[in-house]
Amino acid sequence: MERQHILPIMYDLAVVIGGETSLKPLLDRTLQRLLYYTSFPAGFICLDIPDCSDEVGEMSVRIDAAVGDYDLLGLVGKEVSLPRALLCGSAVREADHPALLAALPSAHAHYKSYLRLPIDGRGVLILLAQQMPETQLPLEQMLQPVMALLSKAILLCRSSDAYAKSLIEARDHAEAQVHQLAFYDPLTGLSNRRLLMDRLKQAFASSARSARHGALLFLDLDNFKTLNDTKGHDIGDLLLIEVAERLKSCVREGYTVARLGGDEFVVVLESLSALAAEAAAQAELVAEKVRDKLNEPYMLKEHIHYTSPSIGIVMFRGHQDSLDNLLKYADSAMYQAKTEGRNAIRFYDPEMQAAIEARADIEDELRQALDKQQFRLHYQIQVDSLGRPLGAEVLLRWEHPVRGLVSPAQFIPLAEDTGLIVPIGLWVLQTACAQLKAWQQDAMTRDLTLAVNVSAGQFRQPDFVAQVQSVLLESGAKPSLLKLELTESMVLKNVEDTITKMREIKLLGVSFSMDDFGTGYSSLQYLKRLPLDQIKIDQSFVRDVTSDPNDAAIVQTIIAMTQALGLNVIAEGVETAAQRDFLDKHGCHAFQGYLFSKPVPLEQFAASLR
Ligand SMILES: Nc1nc2c(ncn2[C@@H]2O[C@H](COP(=O)(O)O[C@H]3[C@@H](O)[C@H](n4cnc5c(=O)[nH]c(N)nc54)O[C@@H]3COP(=O)(O)O)[C@@H](O)[C@H]2O)c(=O)[nH]1
Repeated sequence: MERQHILPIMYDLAVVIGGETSLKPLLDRTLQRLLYYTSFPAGFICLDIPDCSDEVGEMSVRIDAAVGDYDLLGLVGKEVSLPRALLCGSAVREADHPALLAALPSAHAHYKSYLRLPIDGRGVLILLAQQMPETQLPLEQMLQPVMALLSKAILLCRSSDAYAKSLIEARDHAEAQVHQLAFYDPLTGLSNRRLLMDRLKQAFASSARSARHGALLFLDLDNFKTLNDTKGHDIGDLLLIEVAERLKSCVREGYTVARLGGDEFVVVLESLSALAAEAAAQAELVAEKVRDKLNEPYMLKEHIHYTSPSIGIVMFRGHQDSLDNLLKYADSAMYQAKTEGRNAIRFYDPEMQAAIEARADIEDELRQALDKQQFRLHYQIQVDSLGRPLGAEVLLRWEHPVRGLVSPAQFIPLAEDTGLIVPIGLWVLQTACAQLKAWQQDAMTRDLTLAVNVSAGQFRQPDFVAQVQSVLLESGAKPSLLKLELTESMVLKNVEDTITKMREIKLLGVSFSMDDFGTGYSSLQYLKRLPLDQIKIDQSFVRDVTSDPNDAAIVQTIIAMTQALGLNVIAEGVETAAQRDFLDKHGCHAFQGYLFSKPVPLEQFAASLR
């Protein structure tokens, strides 16, 4: 280093130091530049030296940067024990101190000379050489301002590194959150559908390789909706969280447990036996464990709650079927478990699948039937002992463009399950009332009554009374000519609510008939409290009333009971004159059945009156 070069060198060092924003490159590049300008071959930097007041003995320091010596480079970031006399004190150039430098954990034990430059209270920079490089310059004093600048730069770089670190941490955190949201259910922390599909793909591949079976368990909680509706969604959420925990506890670590949404969960079992029967038994065992675990009571805030799962199982081996199909099969098996009494476990069966798909098709078409005006009402006459018309029961028919006339026995249960019975039932009521109004104009029809079947789902609508009232008002039908038919089973489900609603409707002037009487479990206790007008003897008792003494006795008892309660009685399913005569003789003077007419379209019914 020549005297005339000092200023450009100082300038260059200042540029290097001022140009760095991160600690590691700052230390490395400063060291490199100093070695270059001073002709020392190697050097290192230790920051944050603990206590440098004393120069006796050794101290433990960390090597923060090293250049020019492979052994020293290997020590970067590590703690080493070095003589205090080497590290502490003011800037100094020492030419012959092999003992001090021998303490350096370096293979180059031949270093004898060093230049020590304290970094303004922040640490020390030591340059090493075998022999002191030639120079007339006072390096210690000359480099003092450079070290002061380096000290400040270290401070700045440290805070810049801390900031960069916090940015990286924030980005990592955000990425982790995005990953969590993309693949996990936020409520339970279980895998979501996306991750489930991915895991299933892997399970298929591993099953194909190992020839072992796997199983997919599809679970749905029984009556979860009721809990949500009655206790609120936060309590429902607590149940789902607890169910997720219990599911995880039932399966081996690493098995996939997923929530598809709502109260639907999936468990994937892998590496079951290669023998189909044995694998199915293993899957069933896990399903039973899951069912038992989920049957245990739940403490949801201060509520004790019980629930049960319906579980569908589908087995797989390799890639026999698509993922979507597999899920569909497991879902249909679960559905089967549900319809067979809940808290049950069912394996997938292809025949069952076909039935479910057919049902789904009908459901789609049923949804459109109202809009497409495919419903019709048929009228089945009700007569007295002399065969005079009293009125009719309206019976719904679905005129399907391809299937033909579909029986209500086929579609009413489906309409009830899907809730479609509410709009369909309203249409029946509106059409029947419009007909009553139309009959008002004609002396022959003005006193005829119309009986309309009401389903449980329809009757349980909170605004059912208002619906009846507005249909009557809109149609202008006489309420006394409208008779609503309820069944025993629906009436007895919630007796108090039923009685209240029936009373309100009776106040409108409408009457009630109890359909299918004798097939349910009506107790006399309830029967006498219900504001009924009529009881309809079920056709199953009428069928053999003349040949089966038991049916004859039942029918006589029902008639006697209606007389005791002051109710009307009508018999349905009357097909023969003998049945009619028996009923008439024992006090039942109103009849409905094929003996008089089958249910027929309106025009035919009107014609039969003439
Ligand atoms: N909620 C509603 N339910 C309805 C409505 N329309 C019909 N239904 C219910 O569907 C079930 C099947 O009805 P359907 O096929 O019309 O059968 C009725 C009659 O055709 C049949 N019947 C009448 N007389 C005889 C007879 O002499 N023999 C014989 N074998 N069958 C006969 O009985 C059915 C009448 O049933 P009921 O209602 O119990 O009086 C049926 O449960 C209907 O209730 C609707 O609009 N809404």
